[in-house]
Amino acid sequence: MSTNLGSRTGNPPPRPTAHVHLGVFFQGVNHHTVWSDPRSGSQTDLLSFRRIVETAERGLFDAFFLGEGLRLRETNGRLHDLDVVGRPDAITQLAALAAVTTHIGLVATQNTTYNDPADLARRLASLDVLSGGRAAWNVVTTDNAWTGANFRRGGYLDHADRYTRAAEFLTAARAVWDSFADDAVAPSRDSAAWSRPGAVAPVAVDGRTLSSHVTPTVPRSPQGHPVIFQAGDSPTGRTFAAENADVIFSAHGGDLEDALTFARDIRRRTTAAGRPADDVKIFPGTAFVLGATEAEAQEKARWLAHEQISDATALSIISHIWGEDLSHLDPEGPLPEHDPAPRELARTRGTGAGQGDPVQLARSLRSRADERGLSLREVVIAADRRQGFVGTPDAVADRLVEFVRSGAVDGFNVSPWLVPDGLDDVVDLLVPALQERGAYPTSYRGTTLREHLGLREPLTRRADGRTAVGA
Ligand SMILES: Cc1cc2nc3c(=O)[nH]c(=O)nc-3n(C[C@H](O)[C@H](O)[C@H](O)COP(=O)(O)O)c2cc1C
Repeated sequence: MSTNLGSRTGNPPPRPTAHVHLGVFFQGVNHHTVWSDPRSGSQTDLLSFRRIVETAERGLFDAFFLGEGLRLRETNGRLHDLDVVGRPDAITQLAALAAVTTHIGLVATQNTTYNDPADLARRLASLDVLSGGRAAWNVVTTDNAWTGANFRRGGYLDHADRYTRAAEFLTAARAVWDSFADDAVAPSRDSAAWSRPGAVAPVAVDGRTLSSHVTPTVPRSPQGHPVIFQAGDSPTGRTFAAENADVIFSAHGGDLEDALTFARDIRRRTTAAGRPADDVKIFPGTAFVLGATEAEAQEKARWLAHEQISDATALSIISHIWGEDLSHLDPEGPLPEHDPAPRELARTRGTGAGQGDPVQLARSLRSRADERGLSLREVVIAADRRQGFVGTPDAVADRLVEFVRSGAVDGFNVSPWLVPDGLDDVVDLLVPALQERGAYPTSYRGTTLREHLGLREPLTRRADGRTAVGA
């Protein structure tokens, strides 16, 4: 199997040395983070996250990244048993973590469908200034009316309009961030001086989906703008990332061929948008399960998968796919014999454990269960496993370096499924293994997130003539 991206595409050849970038990622509402362990503490206790962000910073991670889930998941009116209730707002939580860290980047997922650009641009700029230039915004459009029902304006748009609004929203936010005069950068964290307003230009953005006239209030941070991440995998979503993002957060990090295909596609779209091919950094989500031996790592992965899928969660997932209340079934028994009603399953509605055609999904689960003699719960566990790289620190380090050297990814967003110690072995064992391979730094190279990621200046502030997003 060739993994040489360059020779196939005419892009630069694989990198002889590589820096494997790492970030921590916590999903929004989900059942994969194991909170049921008594050691996990509470999801509303800052200490649970403080411990993990401090571990990540000790391990020289680039970023601590929070997903967004604005509604608890339910199937037939029943909330999911393993979802945590009361997960705090990301920007608020990251502002608190900014006070106990000095280098690590702080990434907040925020959607463009239900927010307002003047308000969100101000809150993100505030996090950026208060953290000394460490903030990033993961731009999402959020793909379901079910979340939209939370919002007064009932603001669920169709797919194309969500991306039109996202582009107009980002244009407005960037205009707000750019509107302070160049000398009106916020004073540094250690500086005792206050800064005078200087020149501020009011911003007017009149688009198809929004009209915004704003006089900004927060000056620029040392990194210019918050870094822009993007998550959305459709062709429109990928083009939006190629035109606008510094980093794309993808779901293409499990299989090297798939990751390479994705990388080629993003590089092609980025070049078509008039940007250098490597201007968008690619960070898939993943997880690591490490053990002293391969067998120990596999055993730990099996244990973890069982912790992530309780009997009730397995039945919620099956009820979601079949579109009917199947909570009376025996989790140790077989799957239902009948097919679900044909319809379309959305990614983030309900369980998130299946999208697309439920009939196909049900049939593939049934044939997997029949082939391997699996019960209902066991087949859900097998289909839902999200363990990423499983093995010894040396074996996993070799794989990560292969992904980065081949040009498939720039780094990984790692979900530590166990709180608060799920990152300890990554930092104590995997990071040194990467350092031994010359693929990981031994200190932070700067103080801002833009510097950690090796990014150029914000798109709208470049001297190469780009003044408008998407131009
Ligand atoms: C890797 C990844 C992570 C995502 N994380 C979130 C999230 O935390 N919150 C959210 O509301 N949507 C999230 N989304 C969904 C996107 O907002 C988007 O609505 C969805 O992917 C549909 O757009 P698409 O058709 O372009 O993929 C994520 C999508 C991807 C691919």
